Amino acid sequence: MTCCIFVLMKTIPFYKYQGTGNDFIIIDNRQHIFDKNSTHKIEKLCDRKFGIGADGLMLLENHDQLDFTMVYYNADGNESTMCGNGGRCLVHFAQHLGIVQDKASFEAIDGIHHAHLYANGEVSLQMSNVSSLQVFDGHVFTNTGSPHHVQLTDNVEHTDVVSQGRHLRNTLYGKEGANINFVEPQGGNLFKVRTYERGVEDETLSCGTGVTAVALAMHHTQQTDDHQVQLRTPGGDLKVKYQPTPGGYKDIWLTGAATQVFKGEVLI
Ligand SMILES: N[C@@H](CCC[C@H](N)C(=O)O)C(=O)O
Repeated sequence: MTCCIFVLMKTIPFYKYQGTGNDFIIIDNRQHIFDKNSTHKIEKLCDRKFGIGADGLMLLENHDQLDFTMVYYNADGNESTMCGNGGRCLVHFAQHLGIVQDKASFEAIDGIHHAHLYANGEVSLQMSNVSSLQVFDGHVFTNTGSPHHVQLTDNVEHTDVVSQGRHLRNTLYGKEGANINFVEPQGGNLFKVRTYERGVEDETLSCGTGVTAVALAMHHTQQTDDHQVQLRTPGGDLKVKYQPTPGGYKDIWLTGAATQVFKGEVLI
């Protein structure tokens, strides 16, 4: 007896975005065109050889009261915690779809976010309040929507971000992991940052929740007195401003460029 197995394939539209070199596949999922339960499919779409290639994939979905809902997956295919650069790109995409104009409000996994869009292509995203920063010998740990380890280094360009980041992510943070940021103060309120991202399991060119964690950690440990700092990543510059509270920070805004790179259709 012969038996046939039919695998139904279809094409869906997608957009490719980047925010300071942190790159994402974005899908308009308001009509539920995307099967959210296929970790393997998402991993394959993000694969730089077998798919489109990206650090993560995001879905824009409907929301009852706000402009939209953000759903974020890391390149390994797993849904993860907040992505700051992704959030900025998704706001830009919402403007492209005509859902928002110069401001937006949306819900992500860590709560409600507000954003402003500027004519120069930059997006400012309000990040979740931070209620605690833990200072250890040689590093700070905090959660800016995603968990971050912040470590000072004398020479960030010569730091082996992948092997040191991978080692710290696995030995200090176990299965759940954390993102590992290496920072070198440049004087004034400028800091150079490189990040090893969990879920990508590699260095990315920039990480929005990461530079936010770095800015707060640098202020918390008196590396700067300013309430606004500039973060220089391999993918470009970001700004973070914030207001200190007892033990934490509020009114935290992440600002930088968000760019649509191309759009296409993919077989899934
Ligand atoms: N690149 C992101 C962070 C994405 C989530 C992270 N990989 C995690 O799983 O914690 C950003 O811009 O914040």
